[in-house]
Amino acid sequence: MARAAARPIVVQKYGGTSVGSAERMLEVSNIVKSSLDHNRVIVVLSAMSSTKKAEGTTSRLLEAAKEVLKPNSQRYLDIIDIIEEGHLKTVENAVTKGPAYDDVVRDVKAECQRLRSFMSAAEVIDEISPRSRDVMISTGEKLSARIFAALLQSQGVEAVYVNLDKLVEEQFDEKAIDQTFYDYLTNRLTDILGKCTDTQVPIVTGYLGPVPGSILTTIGRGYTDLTAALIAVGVKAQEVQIWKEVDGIFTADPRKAPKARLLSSISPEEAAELTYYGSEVIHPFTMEQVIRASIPIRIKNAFKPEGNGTVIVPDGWRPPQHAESIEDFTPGGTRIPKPSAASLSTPPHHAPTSHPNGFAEDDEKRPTAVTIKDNVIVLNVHSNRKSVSHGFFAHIFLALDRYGIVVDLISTSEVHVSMALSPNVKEVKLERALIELRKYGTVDVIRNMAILSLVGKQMRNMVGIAGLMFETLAKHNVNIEMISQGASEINISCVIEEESAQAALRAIHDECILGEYVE
Ligand SMILES: Nc1ncnc2c1ncn2[C@@H]1O[C@H](COP(=O)(O)OP(=O)(O)O)[C@@H](O)[C@H]1O
Ligand SMILES: N[C@@H](CC(=O)OP(=O)(O)O)C(=O)O
Repeated sequence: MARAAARPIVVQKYGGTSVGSAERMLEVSNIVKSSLDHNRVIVVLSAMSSTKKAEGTTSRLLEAAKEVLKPNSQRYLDIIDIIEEGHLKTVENAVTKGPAYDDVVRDVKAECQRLRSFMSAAEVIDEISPRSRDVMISTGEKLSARIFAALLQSQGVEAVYVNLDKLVEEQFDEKAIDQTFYDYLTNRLTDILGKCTDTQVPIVTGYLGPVPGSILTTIGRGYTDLTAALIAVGVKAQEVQIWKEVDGIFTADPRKAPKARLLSSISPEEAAELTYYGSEVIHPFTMEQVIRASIPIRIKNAFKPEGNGTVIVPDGWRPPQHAESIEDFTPGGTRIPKPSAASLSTPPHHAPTSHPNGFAEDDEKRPTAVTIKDNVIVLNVHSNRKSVSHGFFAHIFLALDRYGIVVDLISTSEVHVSMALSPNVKEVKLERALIELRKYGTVDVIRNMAILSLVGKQMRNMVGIAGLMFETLAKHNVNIEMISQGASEINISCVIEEESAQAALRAIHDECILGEYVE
């Protein structure tokens, strides 16, 4: 037991598509089992998504929740039937027949029946509160984690299903969700996981309980990354691994920029900027939690486990004693030689090869990555000069706050303010906000815009990078509506028309990041 206790802990979070079918779950079980040779492993699961997230279980549950409130529609029951059928089919194809199989079939049916009763009750009272919607979506993670635990049990692994739906036991003010709340969650997770023995493998629901104000508004989709991060902090894990369907973080979205390169490592600040401005590879709240505890996050591809992935390395992070640098560090606790293709078959044992700051040595003078955020609306407000400037700004932001409108970028002069609004602004709320804003000046509304952001830690010290960025855009005839530099030293952003966004991304990527600049 003493030897087992010394094994470093790795928290592995698997996204919905990574566990979206029996075949996928079986492949993930191989990754987990090979990790157990060197680590204690805590698995965090998202709800199953057979193809993409938009068609996954969580999305179906949200659709069912909407159907509940439609008069004379029982379609929500059909959706639950489809969810139940899909999960039972996964059980049939993934779990070996025996006691674990029988138990999980019973539990899947019981969970779906609970959901039917819960939704029927909501139909009767004709109301779904944010909290009850949270309870509904929790079914997705409960089903996937329960099935995966059974699968491992049927293969002889001592897996334990851990349901976090009662994680939050105290009352918190939804307006004051801050670090105190996250520390509370971390402590609760430490208590719950502390009950598992060293030989057990906890299979944890990525749903982390009814969060004040609702998990979807307070944290948002993709919340399971945050659960994994909080667990990692609580159990002092050596690494958090986020297993997805992409090799890691690239210099640009690989679907949009064909020449995009995989980054072997990146700083949390850069990763946070990229996630916020459109490259949402991991949930933006994840970084802050693990940075505080100085735990690296590794993003890996569950479809190609042999890859090294991208490591988000906290500032000031020092490799554990056994490793002299990030190149030597692997969570297995042993120093391993540079991998050959054959040795890469044990997934968590890999050795990143580039510089820990995210740049290969000869790329130090280049930005790290470029990203695009679509569906942006720009508001230009010109003051009518009936109030002094501080009053002008105060009125503008109070009006936006009243309607829950989030501003992503801002650029100002004393009597003028341009704001790029975060996507998915509700039209009704925008209309109401505009009525108020027009009291303070004339307002232009420009739709179908995109934010283009060039991100890089080294940009703090780079002279001429903004010049190069805007010159490149000019050369490609991209019209710039608004520029913002300085709020974050590691990000230069501008707003452009959505229809030129892809071409602009490619041009900036190839010329400013890869250095393929031509006069
Ligand atoms: N810089 C980037 N590096 C890697 N992926 C990126 C980047 N920017 C955007 N993406 C996109 O983010 C997605 C994240 O992967 P995936 O796991 O498929 O998403 P989801 O969690 O939404 O199901 C990929 O499809 C990828 O195209
Ligand atoms: N299942 C949830 C939470 C989540 O984290 O998803 P994923 O791991 O697939 O990003 C969602 O669809 O939002």
